[in-house]
Amino acid sequence: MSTLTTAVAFEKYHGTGNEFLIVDATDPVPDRSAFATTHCDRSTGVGSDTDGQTGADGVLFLQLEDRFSPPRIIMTLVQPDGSVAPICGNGARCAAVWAMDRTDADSVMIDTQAGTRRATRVDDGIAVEMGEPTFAPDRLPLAGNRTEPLIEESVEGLTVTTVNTGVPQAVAFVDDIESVDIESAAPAVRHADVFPAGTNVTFAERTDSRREGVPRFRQRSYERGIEGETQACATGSVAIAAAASRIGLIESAAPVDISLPGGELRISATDRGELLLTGAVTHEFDGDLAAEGVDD
Ligand SMILES: N[C@H](CCC[C@H](N)C(=O)O)C(=O)O
Repeated sequence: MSTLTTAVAFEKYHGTGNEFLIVDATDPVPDRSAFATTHCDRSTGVGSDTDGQTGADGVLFLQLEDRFSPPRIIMTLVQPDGSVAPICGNGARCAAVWAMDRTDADSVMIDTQAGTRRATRVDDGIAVEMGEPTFAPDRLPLAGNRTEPLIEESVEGLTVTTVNTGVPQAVAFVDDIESVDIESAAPAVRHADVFPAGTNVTFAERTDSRREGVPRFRQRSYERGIEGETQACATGSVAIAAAASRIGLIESAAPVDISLPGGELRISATDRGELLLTGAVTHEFDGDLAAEGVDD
């Protein structure tokens, strides 16, 4: 039986190794979950001869509203398991470059399910205002009628501090991040009963500073919706800074430098005290995909 397929244009980007297919939200994709699951698959998804990678960490459906100044983007991130993530720090930087290339603007507003974020072009990439991290149990969310934040508590044998940086993050500070067996340690925490919406799990090791007076952490993250380790998770980087400051490891959540498998991120503070996340964006390649999320 032959299947009629509609081609949809995509552009592949990554932010510190966190890879996304960007699709214009006005293009007709009937089932976004099926589309993301098919094309993000790491063995059978979209491939390229240039970057050697198959698949992606999610699809960013972006709707550009360029009648506003600064231009706005409505961003929906559909993950490889078909779920929608409220926000993504690395994805927001990629979305910003996609919109800036179409509008000549150096600043855009990104409307996400976790709120609106401003992104600005800076010397070393894109800086995104990441909102106010919260430890509040109802915002994380945490199960039951819990009134106390979950700070340095054991969950499934791992001591974590939980914070919502637009998405839930459970942060574990460890002495040696290389020796963490993330595929064994993270899934039980990611699915623990105390997190009714699940959580991302981020590991952090304090390490030598590269800039005087700026604390630095190495990071590895296991992401909900991908159900595996990614090269970078920027909401996890913000979570490390917020959690480290909350438990007194560092004086303040900014400035902080973060080294990830996929590159470097910097956290600074805006004049208004909001955390600002800065990092690079790479446009990898473009192509067409079956809108129906089927390969044949
Ligand atoms: N990679 C993203 C976070 C995605 C979060 C998502 N995995 C979820 O909460 O379900 C980042 O750079 O911030």
